[in-house]
Amino acid sequence: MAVKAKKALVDVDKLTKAQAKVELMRLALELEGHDKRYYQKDAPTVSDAAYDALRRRLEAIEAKFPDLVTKDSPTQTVGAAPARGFAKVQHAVPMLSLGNAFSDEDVTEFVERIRRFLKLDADHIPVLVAEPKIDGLSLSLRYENGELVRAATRGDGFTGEDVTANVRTIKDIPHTLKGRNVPAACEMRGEVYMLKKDFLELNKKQAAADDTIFANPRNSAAGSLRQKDVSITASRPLKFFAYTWGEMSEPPADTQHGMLEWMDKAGFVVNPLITLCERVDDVLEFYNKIGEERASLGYDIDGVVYKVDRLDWQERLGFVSRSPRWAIAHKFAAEQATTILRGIDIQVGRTGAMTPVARLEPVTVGGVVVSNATLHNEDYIKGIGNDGSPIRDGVDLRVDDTVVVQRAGDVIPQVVSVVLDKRPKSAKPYKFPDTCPVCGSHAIREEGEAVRRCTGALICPAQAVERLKHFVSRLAFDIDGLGEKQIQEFYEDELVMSPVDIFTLRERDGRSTRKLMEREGYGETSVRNLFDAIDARRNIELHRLIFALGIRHVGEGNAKLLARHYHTIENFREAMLAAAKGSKDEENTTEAYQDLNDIDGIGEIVADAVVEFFAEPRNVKALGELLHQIEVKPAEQPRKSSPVSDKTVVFTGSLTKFTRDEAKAMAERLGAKVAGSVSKKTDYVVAGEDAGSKLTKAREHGVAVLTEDEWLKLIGE
Ligand SMILES: NC(=O)c1ccc[n+]([C@@H]2O[C@H](COP(=O)([O-])OP(=O)(O)OC[C@H]3O[C@@H](n4cnc5c(N)ncnc54)[C@H](O)[C@@H]3O)[C@@H](O)[C@H]2O)c1
Ligand SMILES: [Zn+2]
Repeated sequence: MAVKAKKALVDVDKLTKAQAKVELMRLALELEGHDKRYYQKDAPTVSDAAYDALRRRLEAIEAKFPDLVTKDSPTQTVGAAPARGFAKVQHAVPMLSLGNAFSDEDVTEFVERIRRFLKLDADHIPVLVAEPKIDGLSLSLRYENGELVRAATRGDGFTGEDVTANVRTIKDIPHTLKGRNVPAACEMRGEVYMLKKDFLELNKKQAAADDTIFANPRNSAAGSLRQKDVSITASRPLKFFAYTWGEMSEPPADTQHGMLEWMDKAGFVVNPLITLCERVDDVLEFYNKIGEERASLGYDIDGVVYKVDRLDWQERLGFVSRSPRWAIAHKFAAEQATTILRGIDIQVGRTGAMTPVARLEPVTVGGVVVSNATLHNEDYIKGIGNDGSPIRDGVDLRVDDTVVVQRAGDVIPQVVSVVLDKRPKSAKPYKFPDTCPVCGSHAIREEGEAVRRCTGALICPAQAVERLKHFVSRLAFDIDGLGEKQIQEFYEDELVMSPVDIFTLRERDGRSTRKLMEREGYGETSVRNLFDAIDARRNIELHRLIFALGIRHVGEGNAKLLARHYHTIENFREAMLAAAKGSKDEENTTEAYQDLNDIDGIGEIVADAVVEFFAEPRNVKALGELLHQIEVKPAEQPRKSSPVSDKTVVFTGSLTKFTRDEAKAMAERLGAKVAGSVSKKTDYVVAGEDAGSKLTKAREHGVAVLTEDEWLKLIGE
């Protein structure tokens, strides 16, 4: 199972101390890089199995040379420090990791260790609670007098990231604890996760907007929770299972299973599969049963956690460095198989992105036949990431290679490694095409980007068809009877070449081509229904239209933000055309661009993509033609009647009554616009402590400056 490295590694037993020291340093550095990408960026570059193999080697070397173990070795630390951009939260009780068991013997040994430690006699077996190990990210929720006051990620175990506002959008998490038995201070802990079907759906949406694609449900849960824009988190289907706790002023039970029952009564979701086990055989049976059901659970689990049930025993057992002695994670083996890479195909997407796909000799991985696997991009094939870091230990992929395939998080098949010994002499490094396989246009890769794109936006059929498919997709125009299949056919017959053609189908019917009715699969009724369905969509919501345009990085969420901000299509179009005037300058200084960039939740990348779209005359022309055929409903405005509706507010300085995200969300709910910088359009500046240049600027412009309390009073809170 171990991933083969380029050079054979020296047996741990044969390492000299000097060699061990060097290798420990190298491994620590490599693991640290993986931890950063996994925990902070939610974008790992190696599989968990490859990561675990590196870790196990480091552990083996440390076991042989215990005096080489340093305080900051990966075996002594947890996770990674909080990422920049999040406020830090100190955990009252540290959040640790878990020791691992990979075999039945490891589990027996775990139980033996407990018995020896507690000096139990031979026939006295501690009762264990077996819990599915949910593959998400752990979260700590602090309740004071039953009210949720703070939520934080694990971070490095001691300090986590403040995600309070994000967490308030998760339905499974109660804002107030139920029942009479509520401790004054309690830190509830558990796992934030995403259902597999929701993950696939989200990735589809992300792909349609040419936005980040997540490797598995775990990364998408982490990436969705750890958002600076809370409205993005709110739009993601996150779920939560409670299973442990940190500080607990008056513990409501004295066993693990008792605590779980209390959590359920207090209003949390507790995993229904958790089982009390009296014998080692029972836990192993549970492990095997869950392993069989794994694929159909709906969410990913990567093992089973066994915990000593009696809390007084948990207390006595305590901790070793980064994990408790009273619990262990029994991991599932990764679902892997070996097969041959037969070829690499290039798919061209709606935005011209060229995605390589591996054509594999069909092979069964964990009960599912796999014949394709995504290869992500050019660098993934090369084995060297955009930032120069190695992928698969730096081994490239070649056609005819024997490769190890894995279903990551049970869902998307991935090529995790190459069996170099089996590489045929004739196998040549793969040369990524620099022209589009569909239209032959030049394909370029912009600096800092991983993706190579076809430049033939308007002449490239792959892009045109994909753009049209996107235009009629569910979150865009969503026209009954006009799906991907029909679009493909109509495009090939030159009936529909651009969006406006959809709306002139009826008047053009039979003019230069045969009537639709005469086409195979159509009759009088179905054609009438199609025309009616098209007509029904002549009146469209603004956010659907914006989404339908297929602008890079503009998914459903961003389309809604833009629609809400600009309210009507006229406003939006005018503002974007004004902003596009500055698009060729080194820095876009137009007021329209500043305003766009200041929308809460719209970053520079998105703003630039929108402006780029409007800077292309052919796009503007196509939109103009379309608007002759349709009517666009103004976006719904948030609550009108608040004292701050339509006012522009800037928050600055360090706020103590609420976080910056909460303040923004609150203001926007009341219909105010929240801007990032002070201008003459600003109505209020709400200043916390140490407010700097924005305060000075507010005074210059004569803008009203409020304290946090004055602001709360103004909005009537
Ligand atoms: N691919 C990479 O680059 C990369 C990088 C870093 C870590 N990883 C992966 O992350 C894992 C190691 O991370 P870790 O330190 O979080 O340890 P871990 O995932 O092995 O175990 C600890 C975690 O299990 C979770 N958990 C789920 N259900 C639980 C339950 N019922 N009770 C208790 N805990 C439960 C908690 O979040 C807890 O923090 C490994 O699987 C490793 O492969 C991968
Ligand atoms: Zn092309």
